Amino acid sequence: MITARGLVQTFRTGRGKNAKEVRAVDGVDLDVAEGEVVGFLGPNGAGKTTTLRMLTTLLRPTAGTATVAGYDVVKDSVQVRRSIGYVSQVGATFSGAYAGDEVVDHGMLYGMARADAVRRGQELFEQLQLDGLWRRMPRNMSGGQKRRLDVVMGLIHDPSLVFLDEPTTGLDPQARANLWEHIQGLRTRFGATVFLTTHYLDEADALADRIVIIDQGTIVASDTADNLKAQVSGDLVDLEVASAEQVSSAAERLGSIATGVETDGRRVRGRVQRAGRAVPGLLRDLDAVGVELDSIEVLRPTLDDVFLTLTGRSLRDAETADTTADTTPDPEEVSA
Ligand SMILES: Nc1ncnc2c1ncn2[C@@H]1O[C@H](COP(=O)(O)OP(=O)(O)OP(=O)(O)O)[C@@H](O)[C@H]1O
Repeated sequence: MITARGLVQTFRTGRGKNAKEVRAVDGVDLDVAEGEVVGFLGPNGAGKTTTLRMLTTLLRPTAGTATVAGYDVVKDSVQVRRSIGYVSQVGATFSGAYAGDEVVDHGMLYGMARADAVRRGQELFEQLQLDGLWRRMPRNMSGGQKRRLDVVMGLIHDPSLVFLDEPTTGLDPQARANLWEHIQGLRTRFGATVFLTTHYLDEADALADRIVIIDQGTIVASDTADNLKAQVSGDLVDLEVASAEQVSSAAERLGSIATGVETDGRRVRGRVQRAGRAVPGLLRDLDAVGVELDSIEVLRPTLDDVFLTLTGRSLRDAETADTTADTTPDPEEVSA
C-alpha cells in the first residue's frame, strides 16, 4: 500500500549568513502492507509530518521515491489523492456552513453523488458520535467534536488507505479513547490500511500492529510493540525476599535468567527477556532452594525504554530539546 525508498526533504531556513539547510527527512524507507495499522512514532521535529506530507503529495520529495496505493506520489499525485483519506495535524478549515454541508461538499469534491455523500456522512456522524450535529457550524463545536469532524472529512469517500497526523493531540482522555475505538474500527470494519503519526507512546502501543520510530529524520526501528520491547530491554523482575539471609541465594537464582541483577535491602531485581515465559521456572527454582518471597513484580518495558535504548535520549527529553526548532515556511511547498 505504501512503499518509500530513500525519501529526503530538506528545508532552507534563515537568510544571508544565517541561512542553513535542515534535513527534516533524511533517507526514509517504508513498506506498509494492505490492512496494516502502522504507528509512526517520534519526538517533536523528528520528521513525521514532513514524511506524511510527502506521502500525501502535499510536499514534493527533495530526493527518493514513493508509491501510495500503487501510484507515484510525484507523477500520479491526482490518483494518490483520490485513493487516500488524510486528516492533517491542524485539521480542516471550515467555511462557516453547517458541518453536514461541509462534509457533503467534501465528498462531492471526490466525485461522490450528493445522495451518497449525505448517506455516508450521516452514517459517519453516527459512528463518530456526532449525531445531532449535522446542522451545527464547526466553529460552535468542542475541540473533540471538531477533531472527529476532521476524521469524518477524511473518511467520507471510503478511502482504503487513511493517513492521520496526530489524530488525538489536544483531546481530553474520553474523546481520545473514543477516537481510538474508531481508528481501530477503520481496519476491523472497513479493512482499511491506517498510517498514523503520534508522539504518544500509549497511543502507538494501543493502536498499531507495527511501530516505526523516526528520530532526526531517520528511521531507527520498525517492529511490533512487543518485539521492540523484548529486543531492547527485557522486563524488569523485582523480587522482595521474606528474609535478609536469603537475598544472596535469590540474587544467584535470578542471575541465571536475568541481566543487571542488583539488590537493595530485601529486594532483588534484574532484567529478564520475555519474563512471562521465564518467571514460572524462576519461582519453582526459588522454591526448590527454600527462598520465600513476600512479593514479585514484573514490569514490562515501555516504548520510552525502547526509544532510550535506541537513541540514548528519552522521548520526553527529545521533545523538550526541540522547542527552539526553526519552522520558517519554505517556498518549495506545493499547495493542496
Ligand atoms: N516548512 C518548513 N521549513 C523549515 N523547516 C521545517 C519546515 N517544516 C518542518 N521543518 C523542520 O523539519 C523538522 C521536522 O519537522 P516535522 O514537522 O516533520 O516533525 P514532526 O515529527 O512531525 O514533529 P511534530 O510532532 O512537532 O509535528 C523540524 O526540525 C522542523 O522544524
